[in-house]
Amino acid sequence: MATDEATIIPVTGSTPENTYDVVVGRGLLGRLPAILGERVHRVLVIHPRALRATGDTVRAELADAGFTAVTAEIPDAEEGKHIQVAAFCWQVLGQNDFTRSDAVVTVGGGAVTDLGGFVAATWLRGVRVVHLPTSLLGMVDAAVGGKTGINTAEGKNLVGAFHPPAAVLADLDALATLPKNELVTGLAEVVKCGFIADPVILDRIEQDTAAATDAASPVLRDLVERAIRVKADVVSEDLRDTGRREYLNYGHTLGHAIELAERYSWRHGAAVSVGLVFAAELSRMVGRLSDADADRHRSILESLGLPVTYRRDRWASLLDGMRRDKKSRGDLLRFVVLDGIGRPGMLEVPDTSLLFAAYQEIAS
Ligand SMILES: NC(=O)c1ccc[n+]([C@@H]2O[C@H](COP(=O)([O-])OP(=O)(O)OC[C@H]3O[C@@H](n4cnc5c(N)ncnc54)[C@H](O)[C@@H]3O)[C@@H](O)[C@H]2O)c1
Ligand SMILES: O=C(O)C(=O)C[C@@H](O)[C@H](O)[C@H](O)COP(=O)(O)O
Ligand SMILES: [Zn+2]
Repeated sequence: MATDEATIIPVTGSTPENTYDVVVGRGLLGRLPAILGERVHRVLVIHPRALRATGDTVRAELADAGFTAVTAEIPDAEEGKHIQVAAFCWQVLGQNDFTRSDAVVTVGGGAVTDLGGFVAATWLRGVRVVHLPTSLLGMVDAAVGGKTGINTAEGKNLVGAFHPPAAVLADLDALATLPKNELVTGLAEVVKCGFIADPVILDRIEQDTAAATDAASPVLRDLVERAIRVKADVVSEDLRDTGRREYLNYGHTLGHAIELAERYSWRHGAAVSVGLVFAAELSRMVGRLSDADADRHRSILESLGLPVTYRRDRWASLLDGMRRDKKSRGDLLRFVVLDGIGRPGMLEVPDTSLLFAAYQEIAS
């Protein structure tokens, strides 16, 4: 079980640029100046309107440490993952003469780390970025691994770049103000890590769901660290999504299609929750997953209060959305499935009638 001290989880890529630490703990902001280092003069702090006070605290810390710190306040949640918001940030960087030795710091949930990471990846073709995730989902998933991006009218994360951060500071104190429903949607990604790699995650949640949803509990900290270790292990080996990293997309093929169908009014984790149950049903239907393991998806997600069904009448638009998934190859849809808990694999689906049949199991 985790302690009060900071835990360092390394991501060990093939180059120094892909190698960095994810620090989990409390009161971590004081570490930021040293991480940025003496080469950095200017820092752009990107935060959403909803986290203005936190953004101001970060800017003040940087100013006290001698950096020229400016902020870019962006729209909240998925509204921030938009090309116009990236253009606004590029404008702020340009107007403040940011050079290649300057840096971006993101403060917010996964939407902010995705957008801010994309801005850092594209400004002057790449400047340093440090993520300070403030949501559970940001800590366990979005801030780690270097996938950055924005949405387009056609789908989720369709434009982006791989741009690993210089560090991630996952300060658990930030979770004190995170609304419960946001914490719970973040747990969908933690559950995903349980099913694809670390079944202890599932046991812990089943043993004490109340503690798993309590931001202050050691159980939640243990879950955070376990999920980060799963992700760090995978992205250390496969930054660019050419192999094992695809397994982190378990539940996302349908999940992203639901987000698009709902015009991004659903939280990512809620859509992934439905997508996980769908992927489990698919795995069961093709004989790769037992009934008990497939049913466990529904029961654990339901016990957390996450959605496990979706509208029957939306199938056609969901199929349309799923075709644009990044795992597709030409007309061939590809899904992450399970051959057992902790044993992910791929399923190529040339015939969509199988998908329709699996969808009937989650349609409401
Ligand atoms: N790049 C990746 O590898 C990756 C992985 C998973 C998810 N994502 C992306 O992450 C996004 C979802 O992230 P999310 O669930 O954090 O959503 P989010 O960023 O939209 O944040 C959810 C809400 O919580 C608020 N919030 C965040 N921290 C808070 C705090 N400490 N106190 C109070 N309010 C707070 C935000 O302002 C927002 O209203 C999606 O866009 C998803 O595609 C990316
Ligand atoms: O890091 C990854 O790789 C993942 O698939 C993690 C997902 O939880 C995350 O939502 C990611 O942004 C999805 O990536 P995409 O390539 O399907 O857009
Ligand atoms: Zn995700």
